[in-house]
Amino acid sequence: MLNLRTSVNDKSQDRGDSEAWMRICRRLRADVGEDVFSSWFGRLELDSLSDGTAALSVPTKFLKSWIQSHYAEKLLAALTSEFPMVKRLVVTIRSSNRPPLGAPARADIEDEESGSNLSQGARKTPTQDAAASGARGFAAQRPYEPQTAKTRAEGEADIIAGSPLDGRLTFSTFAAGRSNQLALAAAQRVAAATPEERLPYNPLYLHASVGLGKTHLLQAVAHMAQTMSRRVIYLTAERFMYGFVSALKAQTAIAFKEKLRGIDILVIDDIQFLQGKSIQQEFCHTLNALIDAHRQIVIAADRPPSELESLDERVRSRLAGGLCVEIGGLDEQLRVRILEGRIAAAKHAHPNFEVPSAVTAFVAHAIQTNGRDLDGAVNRLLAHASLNGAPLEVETAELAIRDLVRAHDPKRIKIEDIQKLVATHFNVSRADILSSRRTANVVRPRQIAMYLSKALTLRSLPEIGRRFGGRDHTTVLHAVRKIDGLAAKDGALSEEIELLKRMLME
Ligand SMILES: Nc1ncnc2c1ncn2[C@@H]1O[C@H](COP(=O)(O)OP(=O)(O)OP(=O)(O)O)[C@@H](O)[C@H]1O
Repeated sequence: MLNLRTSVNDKSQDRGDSEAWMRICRRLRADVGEDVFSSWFGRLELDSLSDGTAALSVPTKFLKSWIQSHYAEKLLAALTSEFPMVKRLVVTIRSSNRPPLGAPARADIEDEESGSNLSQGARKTPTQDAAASGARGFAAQRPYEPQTAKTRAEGEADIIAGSPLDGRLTFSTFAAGRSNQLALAAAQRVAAATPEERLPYNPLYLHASVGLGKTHLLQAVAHMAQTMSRRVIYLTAERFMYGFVSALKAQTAIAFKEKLRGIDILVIDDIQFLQGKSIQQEFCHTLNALIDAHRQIVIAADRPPSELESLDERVRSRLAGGLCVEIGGLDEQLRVRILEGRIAAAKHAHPNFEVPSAVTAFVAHAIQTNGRDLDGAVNRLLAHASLNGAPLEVETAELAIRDLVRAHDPKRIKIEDIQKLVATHFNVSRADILSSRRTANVVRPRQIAMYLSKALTLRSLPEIGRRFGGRDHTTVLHAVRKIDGLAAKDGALSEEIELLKRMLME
């Protein structure tokens, strides 16, 4: 078995596999042409080879199905030219920021080929990554099976009509907060504009990191525009590429361009994935034609236009020429609102699903990343509630979302570390802190350690109590309130606590 993932320490093996993979890429590129290669194979990675199966991965579901349905045979042929034992291939969807494994780094391919930039600067953090993989998780992968001509034709007809809209992603289900109110207002304004209005928001360009509501807002624009009988097309950049390449192949490129230019609102998601020189050129022409005709364009990406390194300079400046709005992170209040919306929606299908406000507040405090993780948390609560049949409490919620929190907690602070640091700081022993001694020189450090445990970990009050020598949760609550009150009045104590927090978080 050749496992590229685990062969990273075996330099010679690794290099051999990487070079073979580069030759496969070169062969494919020569076979399908530069544009097609960079559109569909630029983000393909070879993960492992075992038992005659080559496991490859791409960052999106769309790329996976496109490669499987259109290029599986070519890909298999290219793979067997280097690895004759390969009989099957499996394409999976990987998280967008997973570091390349045994496969060559994108820069290597670029150097070798002196071709176009194949890399898609994935900017998602590991935290976000896990979120994306959770939401876009896929069922067990089946090795490639050739598609029938019929299913292919149906797929193509679909694409030209735009990407499907999700009926749940509307303005009414979008929770407003400080970080997204400008983006929301601009999106609503654009969606509600009459054809005669000349808004200075063209294109409207929204950017944010993963899971902060870009797609939600874009789909909400498309929904609302549709209800106002505007001609609107919502496409991901990949669907745009797919539509364009298919149209070129089928010699219907003119019809494709006309169709796009004849609409009122063009909504394009994930523009950072737009690849290929001629595709970008065509996209630029489409942008120009629509803007000149005062048709509205709405775009979303994971970064501002100036940072879309793989896009042609002309495209970037066109994109930056309208209104550019960043959607910031979700603050706790907004997270509560999003959760409440999700819980209310879940209750329609599961009327017995009750989430006490303390649980909602706990989840909003624990999950600080993005909307996708909040969705994941609500799903876990729902599963937990229906399996246990008992009402949800903070403690059960803590269990239910533990894996999500673990995946996203960059620095997990342990209660034990807090106890050790506080003991050293106040010149007492950790055993004193855990003991039942009630002298003032021990009581205050103990209360501070409990306070910090509540503030810096996701442990519930009973759990903290248990870890402080088996105390009751009311003792912990008393300590938290006491220190809160003292710190509010005593600047020196408040500074001391801040200092301890910083030391623990470093
Ligand atoms: N303000 C909000 N109100 C309600 N739901 C939200 C909000 N922000 C995000 N969400 C929800 O979070 C999830 C992820 O949001 P969305 O898919 O729009 O993120 P995105 O910014 O497009 O992320 P990506 O870059 O991964 O595509 C969705 O279910 C969305 O409905």
